[in-house]
Amino acid sequence: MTVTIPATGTMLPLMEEFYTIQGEGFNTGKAAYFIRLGGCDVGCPWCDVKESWDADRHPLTSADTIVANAAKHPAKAVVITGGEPLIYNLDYLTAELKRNGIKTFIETSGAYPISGFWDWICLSPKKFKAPTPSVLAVADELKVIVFNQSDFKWAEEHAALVSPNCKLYLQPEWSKAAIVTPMIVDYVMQNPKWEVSLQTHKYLNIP
Ligand SMILES: C[S@@+](CC[C@H](N)C(=O)[O-])C[C@H]1O[C@@H](n2cnc3c(N)ncnc32)[C@H](O)[C@@H]1O
Ligand SMILES: Nc1nc2[nH]cc(C(=O)O)c2c(=O)[nH]1
Ligand code: SF4
Ligand SMILES: [Mg+2]
Repeated sequence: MTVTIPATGTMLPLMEEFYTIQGEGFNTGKAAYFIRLGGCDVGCPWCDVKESWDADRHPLTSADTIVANAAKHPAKAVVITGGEPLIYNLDYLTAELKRNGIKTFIETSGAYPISGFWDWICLSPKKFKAPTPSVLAVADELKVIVFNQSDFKWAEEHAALVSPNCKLYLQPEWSKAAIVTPMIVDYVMQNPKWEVSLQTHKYLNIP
């Protein structure tokens, strides 16, 4: 059975929510409440959260409840991730978070147009479904996953599409980390506009 999700964004399929440390990118090391929405059709073969893909497997949850849960935690910052969170209209959820004094960060592939009100946008574009111009234009951080050598050229092509002040990160694909991390280290030393991003939560054994 396919569940109809209201276009207003007042109810969202919630896979999980957890309080942890941002493990990746510019905000690495900062405490935040993670909200993982279900549903993604981008289909990255190496996705580390494939359980998120089918939205119907995750309960429709009121955005007000999500905000109330987030507000209980000491760090007044949330990371909205998924799945692909921009499948949904995030205007209501993010407006309510901000009204409650909570900063809003997103992790997105950019495959759907931007919605919501954001303090930080991390765009991690994918070959499998191209990012939309609306997300490329507003990204604060471009985080390219490196699976093999060809991804460096692809990363440069996307760096040319974001704003000049967008931060640039290369992050090893987890299963290939032993091979690609040394390649990223060399690349960043030769091309210092890029920085290394690691999935530090996986080394710390935290969610
Ligand atoms: C699971 S995704 C969810 C958000 C959104 N769908 C996206 O891809 O940006 C969260 C972050 O994890 C990254 N990621 C997913 N699988 C990974 C893997 N196997 N190795 C490294 N990073 C991965 C994604 O590129 C993204 O930056
Ligand atoms: N600690 C931690 N940091 C993260 N940064 C991005 C994540 C994600 O899955 O979106 C993630 C995650 O799953 N855990
Ligand atoms: S876009 Fe994100 S959630 Fe979707 S398959 Fe790729 S890494 Fe996984
Ligand atoms: Mg993750």
